[in-house]
Amino acid sequence: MSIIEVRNLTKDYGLSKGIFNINLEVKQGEIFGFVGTNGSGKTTTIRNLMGFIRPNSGNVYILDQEVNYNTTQIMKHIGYVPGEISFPDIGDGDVFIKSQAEMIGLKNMDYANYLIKKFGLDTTANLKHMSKGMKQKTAIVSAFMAKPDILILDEPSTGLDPLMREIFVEVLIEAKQRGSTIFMSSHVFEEVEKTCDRIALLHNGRIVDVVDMKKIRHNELKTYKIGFENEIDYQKYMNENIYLTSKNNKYLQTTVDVKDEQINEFMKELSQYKVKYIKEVKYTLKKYFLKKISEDKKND
Ligand SMILES: Nc1ncnc2c1ncn2[C@@H]1O[C@H](COP(=O)(O)OP(=O)(O)OP(=O)(O)O)[C@@H](O)[C@H]1O
Repeated sequence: MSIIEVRNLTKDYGLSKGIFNINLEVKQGEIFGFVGTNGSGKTTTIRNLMGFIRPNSGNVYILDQEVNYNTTQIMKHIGYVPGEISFPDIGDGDVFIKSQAEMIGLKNMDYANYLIKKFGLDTTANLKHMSKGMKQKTAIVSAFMAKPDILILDEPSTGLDPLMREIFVEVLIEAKQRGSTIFMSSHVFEEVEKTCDRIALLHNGRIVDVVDMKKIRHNELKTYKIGFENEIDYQKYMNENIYLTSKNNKYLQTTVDVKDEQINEFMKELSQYKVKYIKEVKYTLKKYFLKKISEDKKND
């Protein structure tokens, strides 16, 4: 079942800025990543999902209801972390979290308190004087505390230090295990790589690709870096090898792409050379993304 469905969504700000003909579906229980360069349209898409802005054309459906017409009803199911956090001037973090709980009718604060403790959040600090990281933690606690069915998160780990990012990933995985559906934009490849089931790559307001993380994790093309003992073996391999993708004459080193089915043959051939080291270069989402962007640029 699709929890979020975006059909032909366009928000055109002029001068090629905005989002154009966005189509995507987020399934029940999925963590869906939304990755893109600065200004590629992540926040614009998320604001449309939340019904904060109206598109020029296209539709957003959440839980089978069109967002612009049923916003209040749908919002009861959503926990939201905005891209830019600005709190009302109502006192300290505790007052804010309690006011948010009251607004959504949350009585049991056990999970909120668990999150506050987990993030080491000092809720006695005045909202106005909170650091960026504290504000972010306060927003995360507010979005997650009611264990909502859907979480819409705009760059949720911005301002968190590496340790807190790890804790955030744990909280995200806990939400997925409870069955929440999560839509999350991010700049941090490692974070989406660790958590997401599928990822949409956004570039210049258009979706370039939607990739299943299984494809990245178990990519059938493996990349190896090989260093040779001496120049003779290095040069010989350079002349005879079919897998080469790059070379480094100074360090007698080459990089090769090998398909899973070629691996035995590749190792057999390599055993005829004096090899100093061989190591697998991990295939990452970042690499995949950069390749897709450069292909997209060529098509412009
Ligand atoms: N209200 C607006 N009026 C005009 N242009 C806008 C408006 N909001 C956003 N834009 C432009 O639309 C493009 C997409 O912006 P958006 O904030 O959605 O990108 P983003 O992917 O979230 O960027 P970042 O990663 O930097 O936060 C940008 O070029 C931005 O300048």
